[in-house]
Amino acid sequence: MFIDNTEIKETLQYLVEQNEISDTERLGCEERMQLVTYQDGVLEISTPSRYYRDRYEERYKEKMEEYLSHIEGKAISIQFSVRPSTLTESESSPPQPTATQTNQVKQQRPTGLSLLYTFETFVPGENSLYPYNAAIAIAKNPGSAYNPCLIYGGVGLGKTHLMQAIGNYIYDHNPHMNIIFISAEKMFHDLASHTRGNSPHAFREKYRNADVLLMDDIHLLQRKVETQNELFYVFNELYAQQKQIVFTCDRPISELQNFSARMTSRFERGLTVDLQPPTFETKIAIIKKKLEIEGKEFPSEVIELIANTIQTNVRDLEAAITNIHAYADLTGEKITLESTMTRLKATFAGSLAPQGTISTSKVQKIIADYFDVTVNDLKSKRKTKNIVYPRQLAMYILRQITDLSTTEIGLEFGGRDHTTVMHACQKIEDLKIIDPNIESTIRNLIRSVKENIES
Ligand SMILES: Nc1ncnc2c1ncn2[C@@H]1O[C@H](COP(=O)(O)OP(=O)(O)OP(=O)(O)O)[C@@H](O)[C@H]1O
Repeated sequence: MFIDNTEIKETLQYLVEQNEISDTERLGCEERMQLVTYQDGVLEISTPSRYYRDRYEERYKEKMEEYLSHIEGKAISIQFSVRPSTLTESESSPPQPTATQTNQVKQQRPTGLSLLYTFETFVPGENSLYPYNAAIAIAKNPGSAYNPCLIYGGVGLGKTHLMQAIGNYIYDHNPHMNIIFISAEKMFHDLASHTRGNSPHAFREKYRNADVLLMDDIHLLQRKVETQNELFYVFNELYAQQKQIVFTCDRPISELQNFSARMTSRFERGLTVDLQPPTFETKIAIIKKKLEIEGKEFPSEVIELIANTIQTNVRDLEAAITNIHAYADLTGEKITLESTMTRLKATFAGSLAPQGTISTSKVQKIIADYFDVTVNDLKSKRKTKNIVYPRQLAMYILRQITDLSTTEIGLEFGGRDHTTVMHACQKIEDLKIIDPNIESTIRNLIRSVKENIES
């Protein structure tokens, strides 16, 4: 009797037919499972990491054994193992789709969702539990749980991941649903090309037929009046039909500039959840999960050093892992505290714990850009609301993160008096009590400033 990878593929296909696994999971399994030996009714299948070994053992072992025993006419038992670490990085990492597979995946998932972004690969922490739970509730009951939903937060904190996890989950459980995942920027270009081709109706038709509209980075539509108008139309259509709508944004809706009020009021109808930077414990859990998924191992003190040092976001944690591992792999050096610190310094020179100086003009520029005003506006005497608030916030933030006195700060804002700065700081403190969103905006802005620190 002979069993090869073809039988394993057939078994996986059988599991799909039995609704034990989704077609997406099958693709992943096919990529990761490799037959090692088959002897005396025992089939050894290797996997890229302990994570996959345990996962497959728990989820698929029994059913696979059942099917194989049936077709072979005798009891077959499966042993999942982990491929030796002598394998190259690319072999032990989660599958990167090959050209053909990319095509396969694209055909099956025309929505552009990434298989890497699922609820299983997301590590919830106290910074993200609320959005995580909301996302699961939406995925389980699209259109009825929380609609629309806005996920906002700073860069690299998992907004896209959660949004895609919603899409993947819905796709896996309701493959007939028309899920559209699109970045706001792409939608803007899509509209432009439909307009050029004289087919704006086709644009509307495409989006209004969605059962689930997942739109990433809505803040990129600031100033894009035409796309906002079209989106407004699509939004109303979908909302009326109870189709699920999820948006991500890098800031609270109230802080979008040059965004139509009728559109923001629609957003405010639904659920708004925000992602905060992970705590030390969550960073540790995320690093461990990433290592497990990729079949890598770091000493625990190295994991702690990374979690302690990277203060920015999860994307940077991932970059740190990749960098440290690649360096050790390519040079043959051991991963130690010293080598890790050297790699971290080389990779994140500008964004590690602040060592350099914070320049007032940099802070002013970051805040002006965020609110879509100019630094000159901040320094001017203009008193319109859209300028006064960013100006007060800039003064407040400078007071928080520099040693500058209120007199020195006042001078940087067109020679204002120190009492104006004191008043601005008090005003922001008062607003923080009324509007809890302000706290997270301040945190995000301070993080941005620290990432741009001059050493
Ligand atoms: N809690 C988490 N658990 C596991 N991975 C995470 C988590 N949060 C973020 N990530 C990972 O960090 C990376 C960045 O996340 P993502 O792209 O979702 O960020 P984002 O908030 O959409 O950022 P941006 O605003 O820059 O688009 C992704 O690879 C994602 O998988």
